[in-house]
Amino acid sequence: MAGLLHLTKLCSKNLPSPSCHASCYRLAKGSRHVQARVLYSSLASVDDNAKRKKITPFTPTPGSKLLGGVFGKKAKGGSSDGGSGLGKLDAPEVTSQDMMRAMMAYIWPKEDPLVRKRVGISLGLLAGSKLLTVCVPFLFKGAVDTMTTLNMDTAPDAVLSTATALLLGYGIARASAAGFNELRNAVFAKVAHHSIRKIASNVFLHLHNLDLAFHLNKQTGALSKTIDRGSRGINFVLSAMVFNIVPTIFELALVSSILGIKCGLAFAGVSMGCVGIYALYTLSVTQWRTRFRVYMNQAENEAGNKAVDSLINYETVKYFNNEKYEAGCYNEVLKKYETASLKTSSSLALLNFGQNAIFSSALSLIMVLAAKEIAQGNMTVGDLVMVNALLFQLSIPLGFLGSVYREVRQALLDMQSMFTLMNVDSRIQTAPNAQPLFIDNSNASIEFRNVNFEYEPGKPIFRDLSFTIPAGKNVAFVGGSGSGKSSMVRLLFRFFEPNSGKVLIGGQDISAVDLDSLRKTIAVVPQDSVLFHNTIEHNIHYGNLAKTHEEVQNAARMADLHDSIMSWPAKYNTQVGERGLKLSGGEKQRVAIARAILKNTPILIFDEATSSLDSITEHNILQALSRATSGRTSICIAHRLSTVKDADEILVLENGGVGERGTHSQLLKQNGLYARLWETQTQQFDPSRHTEDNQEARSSAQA
Ligand SMILES: N[C@@H](CCC(=O)N[C@@H](CS)C(=O)NCC(=O)O)C(=O)O
Repeated sequence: MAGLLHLTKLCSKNLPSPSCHASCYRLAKGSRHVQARVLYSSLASVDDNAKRKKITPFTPTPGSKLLGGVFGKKAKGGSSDGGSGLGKLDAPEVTSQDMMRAMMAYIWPKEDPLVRKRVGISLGLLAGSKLLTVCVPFLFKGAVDTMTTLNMDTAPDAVLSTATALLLGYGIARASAAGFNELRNAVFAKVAHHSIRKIASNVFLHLHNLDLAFHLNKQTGALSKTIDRGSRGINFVLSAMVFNIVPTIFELALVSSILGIKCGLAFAGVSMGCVGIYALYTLSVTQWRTRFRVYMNQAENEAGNKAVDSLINYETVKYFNNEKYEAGCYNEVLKKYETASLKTSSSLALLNFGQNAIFSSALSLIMVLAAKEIAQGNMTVGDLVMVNALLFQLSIPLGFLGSVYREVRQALLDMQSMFTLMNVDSRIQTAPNAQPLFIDNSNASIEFRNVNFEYEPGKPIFRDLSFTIPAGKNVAFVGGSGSGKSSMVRLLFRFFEPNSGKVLIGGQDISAVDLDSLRKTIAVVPQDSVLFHNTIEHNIHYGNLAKTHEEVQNAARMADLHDSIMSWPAKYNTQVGERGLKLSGGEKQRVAIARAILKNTPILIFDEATSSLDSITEHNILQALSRATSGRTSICIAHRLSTVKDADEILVLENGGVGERGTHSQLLKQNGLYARLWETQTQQFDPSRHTEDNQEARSSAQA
């Protein structure tokens, strides 16, 4: 359906001939496939990470390269973004040959004989359909010859029955060729879609395996576009090869051989020459006119964006009585589209006329040759009809040569962006021969030893930072914004690597242990919780998919969320909406806390975990947190000092290091930065500013 829409749009722009619909549809159908769409919704959560710069504990696993050995030997460095909007990727560029080899590995997989069998059958059906196609003119020739050479006066019945048989054969051959064709499409469809699914899921996993720095630097919109276009490109190239390019070359070879053998070398020479000139003309004109299509597409996008932006701002337009101005701006963009569209249409007319003129000239030349041969008695009228029909059939696929060439080139560019993305390596990986991190609640100490870290050169976040958190202690980190509180968590979770120094858990250097095992030992409640577009149950269960429904409910109870959930009509089956839109900030944060509780790890990190809660909920949550953290090593990052005053120890981050440390009362006595912050907050804190009206949030979302 989506393919059909794409086709309708494509063809309606230039009002092409009806035959265009069938062929274009074949190439376009299935191009916007499900996998890419599934990918988008999953990628939305990565987008949130990037935009909000928050920490989400996704767990990369090593390996799994889309093209494994195929792109294993890397090409020369440097890569363009191929118009994907991804910017320059830090990966070797992929060549067309690499891509062709990669696609071959998918459609002729050494390890999958069933796929190879399907490809073999498709090729057999292709050959069968083309052989039948070239039989059609022969049967037609036979019928014509029967009627022109046999004597209708002496044996009308014999003439009629022979001609009828030949003409029936003509119909059967045509229908069978079409049947073989469709059967080939059906058999090959599984191969194409299977390959696309494998590629799309490999790309998806690869994206999850890339490091946070990559995701923070890339827009998820551009990433998902690259994958969508890339997988559509694969579909297009495969379809074009199987349905258009290979069959046309095969048919051309057949027709030329038949003409050469049956009618003489001059006939074969004219037909081959005609196709050569036709192809040269088509490719050069297509290359020249592609720019008009690019302008047209740009103008179309611009017009769409302008219309959406203007209508979104409906109220503002009304406030300032600017309807006419808006319509004028829209009209300007439409004018650009109109100009580009006209150029596209007129250049298409020129292309079509030129192609037709070349073909018609060759056709009439061949007919003149045939007429001469008939006059000399070397050929029959049937032969002339046959030659005409053979060439005419060939002209149908050649009528789309330009479009196929243009789309294949674009598809190769799109594929290049996607395959280059697959060559990007994660900067954070498990070291070779790394051992799993073995810790439990009793030895989950955390140590930062002389850590230096900066995101950008010359802007240090940590300078020689050193501290130790003994196992089982609850330590709070406070400090002004930019003091590195969240960066400390990122280093601990190994989203980033320190420039120098070490981070140790249970005495083990985290850069030397298995990444998956490291992340399994830490649960994070991020500052800004983003939920999956699914039920509340699924969102809590996400913390540990192996747990039971009862355990999910217990975690919700501990996070002070269970009673709220039970008051909703669909209870645990309530859909939370896209990114948890239907939940208030406080509810989302409690989901994140429940998830972390369910993960049940020796180390717990709360990054401003109670920032969206009102003071009553915060009080309940703090009690829940103290239950959840008891006996575990926990880190609380807080802006509101009231939430951490009971911590075993408070570390004040300042100037890239630990400025002060001690308990709440010790720090107040020191009369330093902490005491000043405390004083400011206790004087200025206005709880009403933080109050959440959950009910209001939910009802407005429902409305
Ligand atoms: N004969 C031309 C045109 C074939 C054609 O009509 N293509 C369809 C798409 S399958 C079309 O709408 N083309 C618009 C265009 O090329 O601007 C060619 O070889 O490319």
